[in-house]
Amino acid sequence: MNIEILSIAKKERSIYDPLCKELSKMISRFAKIEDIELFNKDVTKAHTISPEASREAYSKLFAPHVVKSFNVILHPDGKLIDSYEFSKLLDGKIAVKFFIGGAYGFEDEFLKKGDSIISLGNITMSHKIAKVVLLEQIYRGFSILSNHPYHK
Ligand SMILES: C[S@@+](CC[C@H](N)C(=O)[O-])C[C@H]1O[C@@H](n2cnc3c(N)ncnc32)[C@H](O)[C@@H]1O
Repeated sequence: MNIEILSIAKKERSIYDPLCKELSKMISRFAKIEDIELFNKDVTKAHTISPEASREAYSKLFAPHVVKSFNVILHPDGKLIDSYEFSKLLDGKIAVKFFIGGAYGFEDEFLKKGDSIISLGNITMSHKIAKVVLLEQIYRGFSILSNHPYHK
């Protein structure tokens, strides 16, 4: 199974990198996982214009990646699910992509492209924290599906 995590983020070092690396290593027992960070000059410019322009720039960056896979969008206003429901998102899939938005979230039009729109809780996290939580849930999800004791 292939998992891709796509986020609007500058490719720069972060204090969360070791945590992401460790969780990705744990997940690699179950699936091939790729962390893809997207950012360009259009996003930088759009951030100086408006939230709407920013969301449009994010959609353009994400567009080539919304293909042949089960697409899960992480959104604070999405469906609140527990870890068991989360594990079902992974069950039996060949390819799953998780989309983490930029500072201004997602365009409504982009949200319509998701096969599932999920919330990780009634709080708003930075995209980097959301990625760490997502990675832990992916590992927990695989542990649930394979009855591994980690999830207990
Ligand atoms: C700083 S947040 C964007 C906040 C923006 N005001 C919004 O409403 O989407 C950046 C990204 O982190 C992810 N995120 C943050 N908190 C989340 C939550 N509670 N559930 C799911 N995703 C979350 C989402 O992908 C979001 O687009």
